[in-house]
Amino acid sequence: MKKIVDVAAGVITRPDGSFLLGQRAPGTFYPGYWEFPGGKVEAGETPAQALVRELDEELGIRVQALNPWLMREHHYEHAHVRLHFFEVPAWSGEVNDHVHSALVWQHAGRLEVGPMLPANGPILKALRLPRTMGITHAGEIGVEAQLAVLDTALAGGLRLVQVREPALDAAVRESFAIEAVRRARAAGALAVVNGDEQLALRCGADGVHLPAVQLAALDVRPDLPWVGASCHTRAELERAAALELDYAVLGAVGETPTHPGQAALGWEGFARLAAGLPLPVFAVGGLTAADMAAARAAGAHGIAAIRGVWGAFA
Ligand SMILES: Nc1nc2c([nH]c(=O)n2[C@@H]2O[C@H](COP(=O)(O)OP(=O)(O)OP(=O)(O)O)[C@@H](O)[C@H]2O)c(=O)[nH]1
Repeated sequence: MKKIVDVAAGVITRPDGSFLLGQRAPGTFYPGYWEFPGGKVEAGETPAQALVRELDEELGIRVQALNPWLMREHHYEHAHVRLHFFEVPAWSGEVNDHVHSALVWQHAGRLEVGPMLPANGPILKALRLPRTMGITHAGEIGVEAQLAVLDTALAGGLRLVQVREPALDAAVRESFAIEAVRRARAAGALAVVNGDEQLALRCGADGVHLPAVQLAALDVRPDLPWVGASCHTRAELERAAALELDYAVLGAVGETPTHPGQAALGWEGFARLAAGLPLPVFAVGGLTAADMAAARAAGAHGIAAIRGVWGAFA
């Protein structure tokens, strides 16, 4: 058994969404491969403290804000690493590299450099996942009204849509899903369909979103490019991770009419349940776009909402 080495790595992000990668220098393991800046956690340090130190030593920058994001383990020939990924949206000082052969700013989904360190594939996929998920509720506001709201939000930049229509009858749900997915994809957004893998396939969606009961019943990941699940407990989150799903949605953070009477997690409860998972976790439950900063500080990838996000893209 190789010893576990804790490593802290930073997704240092500029306002245009680009993030910094460094190329490993000759004479290290995997020379020439690209990585997120960071390094080993030393005795007595938390991963967050290690990252602040490493980014100062490696890049000469001082971290001003840091959000926990994902944790992934990987077995290399030389070590078993546990990578603690943080997002670093704010720092001071000029980036001045001291250890890498090269540095580049890159955008998720259109990487111009390679290869990446083997552990980092899922990290890059997670970075392609937009931060705000709009969940449809045509069953409540009507099909035409929902399609109009969808069009406005897509025009305003919404890039992740979950079609969730438990109240519509099957034929109306089918035609609504086909139309919503078509419009989302035409705008370059990802579209997932709640609870029905076959419907997701029929309407050409990017993936399926599993309600918790379906997650509990599954043994293998559905064969679609994007698969996520609704979770309410640590056990459900761990199941989503074990099935190698692409994301989870955890709630309810606040009070929501969708689940009346359900005790709200609050941000502390959310942070505790979502900590140390290998997949991105959206916060859900009575949230609006104004909750994004609190969500990310609590370790969320972003927020999902039925009512609270559509208007933010109007
Ligand atoms: N910094 C960083 N390390 C990563 C990433 N992905 C990944 O698998 N790792 C692994 O985590 C470890 C990073 O530790 P490090 O950078 O301090 O260590 P190193 O290999 O340069 O060795 P050394 O510090 O002993 O000279 C390496 O085994 C590296 O392969 C990543 O994105 N960033």
